[in-house]
Amino acid sequence: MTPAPGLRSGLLAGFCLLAALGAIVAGAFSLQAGRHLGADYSALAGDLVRAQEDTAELRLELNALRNHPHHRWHLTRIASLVARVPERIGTIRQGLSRSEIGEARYAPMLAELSQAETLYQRLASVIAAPDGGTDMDVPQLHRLGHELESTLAWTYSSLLEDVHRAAADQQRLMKWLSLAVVLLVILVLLVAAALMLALARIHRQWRSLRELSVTDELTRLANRRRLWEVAERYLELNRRDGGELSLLLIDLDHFKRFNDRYGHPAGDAVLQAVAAEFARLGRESDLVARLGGEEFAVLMPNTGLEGARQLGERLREATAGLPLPGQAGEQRLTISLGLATTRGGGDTLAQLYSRADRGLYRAKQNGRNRLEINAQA
Ligand SMILES: Nc1nc2c(ncn2[C@@H]2O[C@H](COP(=O)(O)OP(=O)(O)OP(=O)(O)O)[C@@H](O)[C@H]2O)c(=O)[nH]1
Repeated sequence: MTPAPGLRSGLLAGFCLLAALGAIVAGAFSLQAGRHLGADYSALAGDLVRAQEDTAELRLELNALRNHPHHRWHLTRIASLVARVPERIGTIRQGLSRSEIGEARYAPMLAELSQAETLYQRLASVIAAPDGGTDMDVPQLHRLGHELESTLAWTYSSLLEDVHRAAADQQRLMKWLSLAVVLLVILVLLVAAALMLALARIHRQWRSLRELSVTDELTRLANRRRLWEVAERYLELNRRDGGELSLLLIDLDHFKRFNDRYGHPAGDAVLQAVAAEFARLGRESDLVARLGGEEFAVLMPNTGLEGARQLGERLREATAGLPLPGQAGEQRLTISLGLATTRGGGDTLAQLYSRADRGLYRAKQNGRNRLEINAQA
């Protein structure tokens, strides 16, 4: 079971993606909210203002007609302004029904508008006198005109007030909603960040546990399990690329004497010193492991018999000259080594190991402090 590669960068990328999405959602929402608000009420308010302008003009024209009854163009202008009334009322009714203002709020104004429509019809019939206006009942026109104008003026200004109030209410509401969305997005991001941190932490712990499970506690070298895993991988690779793999098994000579003479802790210190020396002399690509007790191994990928033998000899000579720590300082230590090589993954790991082990056995039999080779069977 190997950890997913780049999990941490994956988590970071995931968080950045979430943050970007959150920012886009919050921004889009605020923009939409603002736009929606402006569009709905500004259209209705515009209609009301235009209608108010007509009403104001109607009042002026009615007054002008009173002062100059012979100026017929006032009559024409009044007729044209009155003719616009139904269309204005219709547009405003539509705007109101599309808006978010509750119907109960503008119901009294609708009643006033209906009354205005009745007045309009009566006024329109006065204006549409059959003989070009000479027979027109002008006092009636004045009375109805002013009544219509004042009804409309009151209704439009009440409606405009309502629209402004509703727009302000909605703006306030949308502000709060936008704030809530932004807070929610921040909260989600914080939760996501906390989750990711927790995951990264678990991943780190998992990795250090895994590292511990394949590390030798005393020497910090790889342990037998790690050697096995790595060797299996190399053999698999060699089956494809035909490369070579060498294995050195190393056993300290007469190590029991160190323990017996200087005690177990001193023996431990010797094991650590030897392990450090092996690690120092091996190449970057070599895997130095402690198999247990006073047994070590070096796994050498892409290394043939001769290269591996040279490293083995270097280790042997270096160990023989290694100053030992503590009370064992006066003593010298030697090692015995067994070497086996395989090409193209031709051996199983057990076969490779067994051949190296036979080499080690021979080295012990032949007097120790030596390296014996067991070439490919
Ligand atoms: N200090 C210490 N000693 C250990 C450890 N593991 C194994 N040993 C000792 O290593 C010694 C191995 O002894 P033997 O198997 O008789 O081998 P040897 O004395 O090295 O003799 P040859 O291998 O035949 O040369 C024993 O005394 C074990 O107690 C360890 O972790 N620390």
